[in-house]
Amino acid sequence: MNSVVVGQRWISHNEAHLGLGMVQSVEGRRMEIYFPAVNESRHYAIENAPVSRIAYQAGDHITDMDDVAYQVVEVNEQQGLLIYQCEDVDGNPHTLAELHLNCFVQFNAPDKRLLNGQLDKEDSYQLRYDTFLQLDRLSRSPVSGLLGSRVELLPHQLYIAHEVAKRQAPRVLLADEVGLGKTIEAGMILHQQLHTGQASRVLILVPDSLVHQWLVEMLRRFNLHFALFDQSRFETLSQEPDIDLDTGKQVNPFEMEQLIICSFDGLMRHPEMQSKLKQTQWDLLVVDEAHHLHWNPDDQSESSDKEPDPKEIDHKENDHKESDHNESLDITSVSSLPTGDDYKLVESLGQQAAGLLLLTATPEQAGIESHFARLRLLDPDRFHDLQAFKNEASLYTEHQSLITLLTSDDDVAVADIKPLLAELPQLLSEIHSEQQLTAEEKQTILDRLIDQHGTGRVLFRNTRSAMDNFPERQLHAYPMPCPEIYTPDDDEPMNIGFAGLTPEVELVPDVWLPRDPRVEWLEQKLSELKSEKLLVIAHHASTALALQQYFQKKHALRCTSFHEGLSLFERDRAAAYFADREDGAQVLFCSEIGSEGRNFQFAHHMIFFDLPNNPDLVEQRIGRLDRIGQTQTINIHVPYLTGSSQEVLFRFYNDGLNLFEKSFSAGYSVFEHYQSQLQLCMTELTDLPDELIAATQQTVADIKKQMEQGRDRLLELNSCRQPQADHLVEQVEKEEQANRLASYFERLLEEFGVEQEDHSSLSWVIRPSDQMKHAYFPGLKEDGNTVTLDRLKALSRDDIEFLTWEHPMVVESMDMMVKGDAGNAAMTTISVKGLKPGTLLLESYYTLETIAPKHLQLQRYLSLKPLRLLIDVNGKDLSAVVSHDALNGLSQPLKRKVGRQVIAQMKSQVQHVIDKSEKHAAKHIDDLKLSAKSKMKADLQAELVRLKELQKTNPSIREDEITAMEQRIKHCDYYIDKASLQMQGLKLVVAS
Ligand SMILES: Nc1ncnc2c1ncn2[C@@H]1O[C@H](COP(=O)(O)OP(=O)(O)OP(=O)(O)O)[C@@H](O)[C@H]1O
Repeated sequence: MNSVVVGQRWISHNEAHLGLGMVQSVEGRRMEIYFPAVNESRHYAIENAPVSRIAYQAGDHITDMDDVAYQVVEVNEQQGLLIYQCEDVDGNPHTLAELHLNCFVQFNAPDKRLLNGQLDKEDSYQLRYDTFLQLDRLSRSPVSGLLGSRVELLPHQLYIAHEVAKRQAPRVLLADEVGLGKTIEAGMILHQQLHTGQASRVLILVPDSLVHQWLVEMLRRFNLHFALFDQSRFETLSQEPDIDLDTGKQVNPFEMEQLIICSFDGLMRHPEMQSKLKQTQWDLLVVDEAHHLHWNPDDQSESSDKEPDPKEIDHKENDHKESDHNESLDITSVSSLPTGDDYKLVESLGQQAAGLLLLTATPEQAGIESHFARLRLLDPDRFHDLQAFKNEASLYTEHQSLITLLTSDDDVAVADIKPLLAELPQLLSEIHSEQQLTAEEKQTILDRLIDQHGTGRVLFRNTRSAMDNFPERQLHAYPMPCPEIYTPDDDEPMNIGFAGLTPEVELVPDVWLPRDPRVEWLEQKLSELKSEKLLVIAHHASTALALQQYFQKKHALRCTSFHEGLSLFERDRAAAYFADREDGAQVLFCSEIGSEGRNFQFAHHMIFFDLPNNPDLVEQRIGRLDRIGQTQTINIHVPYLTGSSQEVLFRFYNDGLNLFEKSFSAGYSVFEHYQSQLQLCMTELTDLPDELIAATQQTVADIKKQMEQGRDRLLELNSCRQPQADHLVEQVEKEEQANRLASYFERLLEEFGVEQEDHSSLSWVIRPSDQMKHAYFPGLKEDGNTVTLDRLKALSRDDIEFLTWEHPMVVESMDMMVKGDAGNAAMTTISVKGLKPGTLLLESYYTLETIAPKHLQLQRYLSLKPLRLLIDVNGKDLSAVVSHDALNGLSQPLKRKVGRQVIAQMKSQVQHVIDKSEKHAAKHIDDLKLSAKSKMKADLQAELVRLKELQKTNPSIREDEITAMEQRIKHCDYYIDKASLQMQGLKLVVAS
């Protein structure tokens, strides 16, 4: 490679869309190239960089920064930089340094290749043309970004993903009930945002115990390769840092990867990691299990950006661990806990990140304050006043009758609806009928109501009740006498209050294991259910561990344990051992941490060795089995000690809340309501009064009714509007086109010389071959890959890769096809009556191209559909007379050697017909730009108007969303104006 000098102009082979770059700095064996067209820089090792220097020669056409065109007359070099002596269109001389060349240029040159006789095979030519057609279809698809996930197509998930992902920098709370697929929804949103270029840097923060599961889900289901950042990786990167060539400073380790998963617990233990993280910028921040974030309205004034004091952290770290650990034991203190450092950290990172996704199945687990706290992270301007929020929340119940009417299948009289709109006069204008509302009017009013629903736009919550196909839950209760060990004569009784739920922790295992009747009962149950997998959950790690050791030793039971005392790796190993169907553990003994986020739906029996003192944790525990993918009735076994607080709480949960057999998401608020009476009975070991049970049942019934009709009904409608959701599933199925992808992909493999062997229907084994066109084919492994296009097969066979139009292998190879020059110049003969032998025709096709930042998604408006022309030597356009397919049918192959000879003889005629073709194409450019602009405006302007309209009544529309949309329209307009026609392929046709 010649010497690299600052100011030289280079292009990237892999990323042609970056335009013409400029060497920005050279340091040792590395260089930085800045690409002004997209305002991005890249660092390369000089030796093997996939870039080339651009040096024009006399005769070439070039343009300067202001788009003025010149022809090069002579080229000189000064200190490693090229100086072009050129002429403008009027023949005036100009000197243009390479530094001033236009950055908006691309380097596909089918005309040059054709004239030089570099002819491609007909198949390559057709494949290239078809690739443009496919890319055009995919980029305009309303479900673009949602095709590539290895998931069952579930309407509620697709609906949320589609709604959220189409937003610029989405900030939402994904709060579906336990096990309905929040991780999957988040993955779909990430995939869509990354695929369409809306986001490129993503940080996911998850509890320790879920790090591995997230890594695997992101990779397996969405082909997203996240890097795991734990303490040891952070420290290694900090010790061997990359140096920024510009500043000479160490590169922040969090800047070294684009997609990072980080253990939240680990992060909280490491002040330096936190401080480095706060210096980075993210397009999207995802926080799982966000209900752990504590916020106290009374310490709002504390600065979230304050650097943590390491001593304070050490101290608070213990608090944090404690509070997590004890959360369910001391629920009364949750709302009085100080705002957690974890909350402050998310607040600080969330302010810097453009988008924020918070995930929790139990948004109101610790009351409305903590729910508000999370909404506040999403949009602090909107959610700044807790009292106003509380008032607003109660307002929605007032629209119950209106919502009931609008969602009923019955006819609705205008006279009935108008009085209900008295408080919402702006919606009256939607009614045009005189007698009965039409179906459209009903829908429009409902839509507007939902749009204006304050939390509706930021909060998505699907519930089981709104879905079919969830398995039954069956409770098996086992009362047994409380043993004397828990009621010693000479000491305080251990069977009372919240402590009485787990009395065994006060004793050593050797004492309680042989005497606690739950253990003996468990022995029987395990032998009864020998052929079943069993998940046993105990609140404390010490209990889970003691049980595991006891059963392993005494019964040689195939079992393992999962608790906070294990390392991340050990926990994953335990979960995998339990999941193994053939040689795995029969029983997993799990502490409370196992009740969060993990997927154990392959088991159908679970044992509550004790009861948690928070009803949301009951739901969390059951949610390990009661989740998507569960195929059988879930058996919930609950042993409890009579004459202890366990009996009291069991009765409250079962008789009062009916918590075991039916999912009930508002359990915590009812629990909180009756907590003092309940606590009294648990402490004094008195029976729960029947009136209390009856009152609890009534409260539950009232809340359920309210949820069905009021606020939650709106929320539910917003979270999944059924007709649209079903339509999305249909659209994905339609766009998926596995058969079409199969035949297209086979041609692509052929083109790149990749070997393929049939595996089963719609599935192949593909391998590198000696005929490979390039050494590289995206994602191809040395010993081959087994791939399928069949979604069902992919869902049941983890070992097979699921290929879709959005799989990286397909996306990248299509990109290689259109960015390279393969197939862009061909020649053929036709023999048609009336066409004189020797007559020349030229088929050409163009696309409107501009070099613009990817996040603008201009491809949605600049159609990739080729503008096709068929021109004869007189410049007549025959494209309407002979279509591309018809021409194809008439074409006969021509030996390339012969083709080259013909072109050499007829070079000036060929040049002439190319020029004619260019002139014809140029006539279309204004129309194409106009159509691109009108498509863009119809889309974005309409969304802007909608946002502005909504903002008048819905304060959750943020001002920056509106500004961002206005900017986006302005930028799109600018880049469409910059667009030029790019010749993408030429086929010379000679009549014989
Ligand atoms: N569309 C889908 N296709 C196939 N499997 C799915 C789909 N959606 C969810 N699952 C599976 O269902 C289980 C639950 O999904 P997920 O973990 O996303 O739920 P969640 O709402 O995040 O659960 P939790 O509330 O426990 O955190 C997982 O095993 C997931 O892989």
